Amino acid sequence: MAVGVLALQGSFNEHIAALRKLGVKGVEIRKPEQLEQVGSLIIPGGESTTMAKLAEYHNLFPALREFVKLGKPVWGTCAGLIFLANKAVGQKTGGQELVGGLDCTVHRNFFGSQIQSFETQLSVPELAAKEGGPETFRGVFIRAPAILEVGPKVEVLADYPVPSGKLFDSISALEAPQENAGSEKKVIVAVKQGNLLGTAFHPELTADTRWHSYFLKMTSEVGEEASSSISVAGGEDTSSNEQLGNDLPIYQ
Ligand SMILES: NC(=O)CC[C@H](N)C(=O)O
Repeated sequence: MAVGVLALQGSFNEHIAALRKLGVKGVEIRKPEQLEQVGSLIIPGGESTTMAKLAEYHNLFPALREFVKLGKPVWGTCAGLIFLANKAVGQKTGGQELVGGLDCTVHRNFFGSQIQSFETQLSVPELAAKEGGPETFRGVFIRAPAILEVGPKVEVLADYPVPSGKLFDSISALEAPQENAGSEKKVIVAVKQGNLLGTAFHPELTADTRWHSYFLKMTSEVGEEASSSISVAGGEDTSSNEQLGNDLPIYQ
């Protein structure tokens, strides 16, 4: 069984390209019944309100929730992380439907608007311990969400120290701004809870495939069945993870 990639909107092609690099076939998912053909799922970044409307139109929410409940690995990146969160704040009027399952609260546009998008080197000790390579990962944040609160079962894999001059309205609205003035505040940007993985940034827009291979390991940890289900697509050399410059944009 291959890895499904929700292909309603957003960066699904880039995820499929990253999987291909690891020799794994990514299957585009647009209909509920297509979920039966895959053992795990990536929900890409994009625009979560639009993606939710499309998911509703295609009647995907019940099947997505069932997929999560069955314990199958699901990774949400950016808008996909919003989908997986139990609670989202900063939503458009009327809100949007969520798949849920990940015990956390996300702020949908925590870092501001599109022009406040940025890249930064994130400290990723857990990822480096499991996948090797550098202790940092290039985080591409595009009108990105952040995780404000997590439940006890959630493992924090990366956080981001928001520079003092960059305390956005979203953060000061939630916490007493005076207390934070001049100080650094950390927000969570990567988490794992059982079969669920969430990243606020876009690993599929870098050439560093360690998050993808981390997710594939989660898939194989789910059991024999899942591990034997990863289909190999005659992939490229995966040793590039060890090479310098592995965080370059994928199209270079
Ligand atoms: N790059 C992204 O996926 C951005 C997500 C965006 N903040 C949203 O609400 O959907």
